Amino acid sequence: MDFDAFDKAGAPGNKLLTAMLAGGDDGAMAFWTAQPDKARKAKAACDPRRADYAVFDAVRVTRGGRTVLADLSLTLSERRVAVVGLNGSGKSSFARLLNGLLLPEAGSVRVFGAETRTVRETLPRHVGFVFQNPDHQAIFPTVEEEIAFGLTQLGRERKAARAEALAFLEAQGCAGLAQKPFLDLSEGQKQLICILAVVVMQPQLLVLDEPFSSLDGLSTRRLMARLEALPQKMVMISHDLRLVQAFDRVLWLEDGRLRMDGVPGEVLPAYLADIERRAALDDGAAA
Ligand SMILES: Nc1ncnc2c1ncn2[C@@H]1O[C@H](COP(=O)(O)OP(=O)(O)OP(=O)(O)O)[C@@H](O)[C@H]1O
Repeated sequence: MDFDAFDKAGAPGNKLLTAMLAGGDDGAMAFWTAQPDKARKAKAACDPRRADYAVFDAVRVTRGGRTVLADLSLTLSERRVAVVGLNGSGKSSFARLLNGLLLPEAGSVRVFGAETRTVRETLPRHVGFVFQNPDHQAIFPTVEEEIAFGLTQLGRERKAARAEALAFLEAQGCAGLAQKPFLDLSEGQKQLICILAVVVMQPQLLVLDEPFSSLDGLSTRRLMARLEALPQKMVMISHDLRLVQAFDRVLWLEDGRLRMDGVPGEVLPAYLADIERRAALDDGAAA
């Protein structure tokens, strides 16, 4: 792929960035195309050394005219934070607030000390976002180009970026995938490459929206082990509660509100008990 095509007045990038700023799901890929020249010049106001990397203050988010997050106030400083909740409870919306893909309608979200609405262009350098669906994230034909693109966003020259991408893939044991078309990868390989494409940029915070949604149990365990070995702080949405048992903190969202917030040993059994209670009510209604 010709990287120039992406730099010419941000041709496809502008369209995607506009979609991202509109807050729609169509803007998912725009994370990767946030106008590199501008991003390089912009003065970053984030302080990635801050221990409290995210501060939500009375946040309300509206999507499609409906309030999907309400009265959310919390501070994140733990290395591994899990977000759980039923479908539609607001988990993805919460994750998107962390890298400025969504902005609150009321209240504020500060990430590494900066309000996200003021650092939207530079935030992706500090917050790597892995989408639930790899096809929403990857935009380049080959694996090597996908990895290299993130490095050009950090200011590397293209040739250097491609060489670095190859070396990185080799170090990750993925040299054999480098020249493969992204679309020819298995779902597990796609998920892995999407995670690596974010990790190569060395963001201080990784936000993962159900990164294992289409993986078998073994691939999930292997990818999780890779993630666990990373030094980055991590916020991960997961429906697989076994994966987050060893996390430092669990946020349980329900109908856009924080139902419970604590250590896995307290929150996960309560969440599971609630699921059982609801299922029993369903069974009772069906009988
Ligand atoms: N682009 C959008 N436009 C309008 N409403 C949206 C949009 N995206 C999400 N919503 C609504 O926001 C609410 C929360 O959605 P969100 O994706 O944050 O939930 P979730 O907990 O991540 O769900 P899931 O577990 O199914 O992925 C849902 O009611 C959903 O219908």
